[in-house]
Amino acid sequence: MSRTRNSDHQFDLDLGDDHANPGEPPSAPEMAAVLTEGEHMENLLEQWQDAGWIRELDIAFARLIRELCREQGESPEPLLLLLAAMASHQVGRGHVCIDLVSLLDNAGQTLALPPEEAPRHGYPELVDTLPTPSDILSQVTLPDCIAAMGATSAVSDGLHTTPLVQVDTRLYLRRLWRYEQRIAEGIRSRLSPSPSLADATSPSATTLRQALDALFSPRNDVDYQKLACALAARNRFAIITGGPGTGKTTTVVNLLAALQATAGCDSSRGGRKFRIRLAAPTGKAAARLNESIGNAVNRLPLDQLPGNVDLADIPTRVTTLHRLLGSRPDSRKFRHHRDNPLLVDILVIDEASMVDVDLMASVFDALPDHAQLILLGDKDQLASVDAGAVLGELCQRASESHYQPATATWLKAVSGEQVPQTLVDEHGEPLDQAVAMLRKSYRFTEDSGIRQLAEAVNTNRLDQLTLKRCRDAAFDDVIWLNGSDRAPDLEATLEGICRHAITGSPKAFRNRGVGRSTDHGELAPPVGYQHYLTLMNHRGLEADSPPEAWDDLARQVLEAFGDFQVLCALRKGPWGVEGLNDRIARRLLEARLIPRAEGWYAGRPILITGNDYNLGLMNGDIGITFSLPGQGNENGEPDTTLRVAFPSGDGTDGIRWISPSRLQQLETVYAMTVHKSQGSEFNHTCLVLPDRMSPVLTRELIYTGITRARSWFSLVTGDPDVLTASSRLRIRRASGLAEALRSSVPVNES
Ligand SMILES: Nc1ncnc2c1ncn2[C@@H]1O[C@H](COP(=O)(O)OP(=O)(O)OP(=O)(O)O)[C@@H](O)[C@H]1O
Repeated sequence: MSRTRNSDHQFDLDLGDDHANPGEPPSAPEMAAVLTEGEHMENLLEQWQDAGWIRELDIAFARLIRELCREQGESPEPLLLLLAAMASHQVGRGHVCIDLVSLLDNAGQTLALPPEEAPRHGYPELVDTLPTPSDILSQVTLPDCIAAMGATSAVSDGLHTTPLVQVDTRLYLRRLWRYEQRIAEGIRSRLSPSPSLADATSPSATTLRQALDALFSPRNDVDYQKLACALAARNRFAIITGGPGTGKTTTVVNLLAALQATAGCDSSRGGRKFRIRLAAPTGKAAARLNESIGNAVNRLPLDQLPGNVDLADIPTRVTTLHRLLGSRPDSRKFRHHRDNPLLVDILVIDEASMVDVDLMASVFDALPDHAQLILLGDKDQLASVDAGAVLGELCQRASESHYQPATATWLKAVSGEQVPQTLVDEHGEPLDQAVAMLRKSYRFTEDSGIRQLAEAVNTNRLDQLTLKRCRDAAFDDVIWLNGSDRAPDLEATLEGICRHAITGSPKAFRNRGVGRSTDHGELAPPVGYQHYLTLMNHRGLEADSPPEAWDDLARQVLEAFGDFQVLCALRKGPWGVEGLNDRIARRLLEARLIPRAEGWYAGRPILITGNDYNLGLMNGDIGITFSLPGQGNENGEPDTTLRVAFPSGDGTDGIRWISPSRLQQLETVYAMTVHKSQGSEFNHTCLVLPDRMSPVLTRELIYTGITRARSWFSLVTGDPDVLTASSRLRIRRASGLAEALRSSVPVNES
């Protein structure tokens, strides 16, 4: 069988093409032979690839193992080849390793094979009869797997340089195992309280207490923000997690002010303040933190703090992690690493749930030993696109805290806050002592529908009453556009989404979306895309308007675009981003809001889908296309030229204008996947769920989709039951990070 090989893949050994009869569907091999004959196993893997179930990369990796074994005079067991291909397949699905227990327990679910979507290519007649991984693995036991791995020099416990690493019942690709090790080492070395603060009566701890008292007003209930500040100040590694609007940014700004106060009073530092850097995984997340951090810094009561803390001591510029680490075009290696560490004492990373193991390992490599790392994020959000779920894994026990009694005593002494007894655990683990969870939302009121719906999904308590309230528009801020329709018609529903995307359907909301107010004043009713397009089309600028006027307009239009966003669970098909982008563009054209619906045109919003270091654009950046006055044509007549406006991304409110022809990886973004929306927030979000289940539909996805909405949330479902069914499904990415950290670490030396 002939097959095109990807030239760029990682394990592209040309090991020969083992099949004849090009174009002929191979016959399904006998199941029993698959586990005894390596050739049959490879044949089966090939068929899985032909069916679109696994990647060429996965088979190439299994072949690499086969060749390495042969070089050592070993004949690898077919089961080993299967495990190698499956370990690689799992990395492609975001897992750091493959857990053999869950693999043997439920291979179909663990591997999501066969996939639920229709195969992309291959032989449909074969797919129906193809033995599945479950069929094969049902004949295998855990001792069989352990024996297959033990019988080869391709697998070790990591002490030898082998392509596969086995730790207990987990099997890793070596690269991924190393990332996890480097992260675990980086955290472990930072988990003991810093010497100057370990004793709650030390001068630094006393300054910290004074600073915290100045920063937080007394409250009647437990102030989890103050507790989080104290806890995070204590260690060189800390996590502050919390849902939307629980004050992660506010807390970290207070924390940085308190830490600068302790530095200012520390005679051993001669009053020298800490060098602090702020970073986020995407440009969009960095821009958002830039905005909120600037506001929070301006509210700091600096004159009441000890240690002469100045506004300049608290940074407000947020950079992307890639920029911070010094990414280089065409290289996975960063400029900053162990031998060229960052010049930093404290590093804060926001939206840490989006950071994969590879990038997190690079962060620890680039961090000088003395430096403190503070991760911020919402542990319940979707994990990173690439392998790992670092924040989620580290926050598994955050809800119950598990603070040791000594930690609780220290926290009481330094913050004045009493940790509730339910959160104290004498068996608390070292990592628990470094994780703080914020528990009160300041953005959403108790009766907010967005808050209630998000909480119900997150806690798996999505009851009939909440659903009914969404359907009846009984919440001020939530509508379920077609919630009463048990069997929505496909065409009608998709057209309904387009109409909604144009206007935002304010009339469908309670009181037409009028009369809601927040601390910052009255809320504007919900809008759709006509809002930014109208602003753009009635701009009132002339050909000779100065560049600043165009920058100003671009800023307003980009901000207005952020007032509404359609989010999809899927990429493909009518319910996916591709189908909806196309459909919405056509309807906007019919409404004369855009001049055309394909190619480049004024008003086209685009999403950058890959980092472009030459242009300084990052994956996730959003730009809007404008028609600008040109140089004039050859007859001297005025003409126009298309340019895409992007926020400058450097912490200022500048605008960059880029010619469409220079942009490489992008897509139109009337509709965006929930995955891509992480790190962003929109005033009004419309979440579109398809008419059937798919492996991507999970609780984390629904929760992330809902919590992207700041003020208004609308829901459209292809089948109403998909919402409840998805909310019941959790994804747990296989990883050994939490376990690696469970080994003995000194804590509570105080
Ligand atoms: N202790 C507090 N008292 C009153 N208001 C607060 C408090 N903490 C935060 N807020 C307000 O709540 C809002 C959200 O706070 P903040 O931006 O810090 O939360 P966040 O968790 O970082 O949000 P996001 O979900 O956007 O990441 C802001 O308007 C902030 O001023």
